[in-house]
Amino acid sequence: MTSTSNAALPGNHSIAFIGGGNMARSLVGGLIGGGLAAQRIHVADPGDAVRAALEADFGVATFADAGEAVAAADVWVMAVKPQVLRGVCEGLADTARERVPLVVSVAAGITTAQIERWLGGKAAVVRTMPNTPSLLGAGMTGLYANARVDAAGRTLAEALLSATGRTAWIDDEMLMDAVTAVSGSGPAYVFLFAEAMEAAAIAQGLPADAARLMVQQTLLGAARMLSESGEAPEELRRRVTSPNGTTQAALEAFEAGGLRALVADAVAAARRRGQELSAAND
Ligand SMILES: NC(=O)C1=CN([C@@H]2O[C@H](COP(=O)(O)OP(=O)(O)OC[C@H]3O[C@@H](n4cnc5c(N)ncnc54)[C@H](O)[C@@H]3O)[C@@H](O)[C@H]2O)C=CC1
Ligand SMILES: O=C(O)[C@@H]1CCC=N1
Repeated sequence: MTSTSNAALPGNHSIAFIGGGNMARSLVGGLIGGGLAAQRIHVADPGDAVRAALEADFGVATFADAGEAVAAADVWVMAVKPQVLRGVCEGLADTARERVPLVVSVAAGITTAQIERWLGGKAAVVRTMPNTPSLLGAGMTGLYANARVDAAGRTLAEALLSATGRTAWIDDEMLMDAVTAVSGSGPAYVFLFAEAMEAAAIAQGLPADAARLMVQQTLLGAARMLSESGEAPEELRRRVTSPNGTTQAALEAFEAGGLRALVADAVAAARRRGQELSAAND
């Protein structure tokens, strides 16, 4: 595995996004924030309001029809739900056979072999799994490239996703569902924990606004220590935990409740769901 932070987008490529929802918006915002000219980005989405908002916010050209959006683009970013990706690809297969594009997919569960087949069998496909903190430039994306992707294609895909945060290449595609289960879905696990902590704070009598601020700032501070201190989570935890103190009492309750096994079960369930999405949408 290699991991990087932001890099400029190399070359003079035109990029078409198919699907203009949450993930496309964070990638478009990251690319434009990183200096990419809006004229080099086209977005296809059937939603009138989605298209109007993308045009107003980023100055990109938008299209109701995916075929029009990809007409001048050599990089196609597939940012639709897994359930509609097959239909989208099959609608673009004739174009993909004529002018083989670099395809970058963010769809959970869908394999490079499926996308290659649906596009007519020749496409170079990079399967990626970003997450919503991409919106803030604090995203995490795992990437896997099929055998048709050359070194320039890998560099380009990595630069594209680096516009929204950190990236890590994965060598075994089977592990992409595990990436989805850890960093793709992971922000939701943290938000659930935040909800539970807020509810617990209110149950202990704290005012709701104070409870929210305490939880937000505690998670932010802890996340910054995790990422900036260079120390393992075990060590950071040990330093908060005075012998026989308050933290120890709380941690014993978490361990007694089986928190570690519960997290392992949750991640395994997300991975299984990724595998099911692949089979169900083939
Ligand atoms: N939301 C998340 O945290 C993450 C989502 N993903 C993946 O990103 C993909 C997109 O998810 P979101 O952006 O969250 O969904 P979203 O629902 O916000 O966006 C999907 C967009 O696709 C559009 N669309 C539907 N049919 C279309 C078609 N035929 N042609 C063009 N556009 C079409 C919809 O109008 C919608 O705006 C999914 O495959 C998901 O698995 C990946 C990583 C994280
Ligand atoms: O829940 C999902 O299926 C998508 C993939 C990762 C995050 N959201």
